[in-house]
Amino acid sequence: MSELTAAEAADKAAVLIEALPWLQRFNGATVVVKYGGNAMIDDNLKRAFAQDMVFLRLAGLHPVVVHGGGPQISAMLTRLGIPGEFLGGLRVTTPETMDVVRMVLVGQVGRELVGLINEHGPYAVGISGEDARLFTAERRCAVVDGEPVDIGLVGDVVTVNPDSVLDLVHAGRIPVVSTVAPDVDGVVHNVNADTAAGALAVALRAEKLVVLTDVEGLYTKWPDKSSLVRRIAADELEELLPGLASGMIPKMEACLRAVRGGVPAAHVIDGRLAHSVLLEVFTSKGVGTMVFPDNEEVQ
Ligand SMILES: Nc1ncnc2c1ncn2[C@@H]1O[C@H](COP(=O)(O)OP(=O)(O)O)[C@@H](O)[C@H]1O
Ligand SMILES: CC(=O)N[C@@H](CCC(=O)OP(=O)(O)O)C(=O)O
Repeated sequence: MSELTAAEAADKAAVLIEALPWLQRFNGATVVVKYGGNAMIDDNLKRAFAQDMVFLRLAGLHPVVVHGGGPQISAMLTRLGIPGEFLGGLRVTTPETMDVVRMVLVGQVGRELVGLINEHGPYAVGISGEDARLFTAERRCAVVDGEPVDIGLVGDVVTVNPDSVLDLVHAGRIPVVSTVAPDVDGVVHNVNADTAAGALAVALRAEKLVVLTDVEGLYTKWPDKSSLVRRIAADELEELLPGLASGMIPKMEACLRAVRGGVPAAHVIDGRLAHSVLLEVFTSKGVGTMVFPDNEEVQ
C-alpha cells in the first residue's frame, strides 16, 4: 500500500474527525431507518445500505430498519397475473393481493436485507408487524378527489407494542421490520411502510427517523429542482401536505407523525446516493430534507 500524501492524510483525518461530535451526540440513540422500494433496486446500493446499518451499530447507535417493497410486490403480482392498482397512493388490497404482499415483504424483501446485513456478522433479525403484536392495524380508506374510497385490506397502525424490537436492540441485534399488521381480530392488513416507520419511531422514542427514497428530498414545487427544502418545521410542512403529489404524502405524513410524537428530527434523504445514511448522521451539513418540531431549531 502506498503512503498517503500529507494533503490526502489531512483530508481523511478531517472526514473522520467531523464525525466526532455526532458520535458523541448519538451514542446509544435509536435511529429508525425506512428503506424504500425504489431506493432498493440497485445491488451496490443495497450492499452500501447494509454496510451503513452495521456501521451505525458498531458506532454505538441502535439502528432499526423498516423496509418497503412496493416495486417488488408489483413485479410479483405481474408474474402471477394478478391485476393491481393504487388509489390515493395506496395499493388496493384484495385477500389474494394480501397473500402476495405478505409473501414478498416478509419472505423475500425482508430476508434479502437480513442476509446482506449478516454478511458482516450476526446482527440482523427479521420481524413482521404480526410478531409479538408489534403493530395493530385499523382498516383505512384512500381519499380520492376528497372522497373516501374502500381499498380493501389496507390498514393504518393504531397501536405499537415495541417490546419485541427492544428485546432485539438490547441484545445488540439490528431488527429488520416488515410492515404487514393484524387488526384486533387478527386479520392481516397491508400497511404503507412509511406510515409504519413513523409510528415505530414514536413508540421507540427514537432520536431520528430517516426515510430513504429516490429523490434528493422534499420539493415545494415538484418537479422544480430549485425548490428543494433543506429544513422545514412541522407546522409549515402540515400546510404544504395537501398540495403534495402521492409518493411524497405518506413520507411527509410519517415525518410529521414522528416529530409531533416526540422524535427530535425526521429526514427524507436520497437513497440513490451510496452511504447517504452515514452522510446524514455523521456530517454537519447532513443530506436531504430535515423536519423538526415547531419552535425548535435543531442542528
Ligand atoms: N413534492 C415532492 N418532492 C419530492 N418528490 C415528490 C414530490 N411529490 C411527488 N414526489 C414523488 O415521490 C416519489 C417518492 O415516493 P415513492 O415512489 O413512493 O418512493 P419509495 O418507493 O422510495 O417509497 C419521488 O420519486 C417523486 O416522484
Ligand atoms: C398500502 C400500501 O400501499 N402498501 C405498500 C407496502 C409496501 C411499501 O410501502 O413499499 P414502498 O416503501 O417501497 O413504497 C404496497 O403494497 O406497496
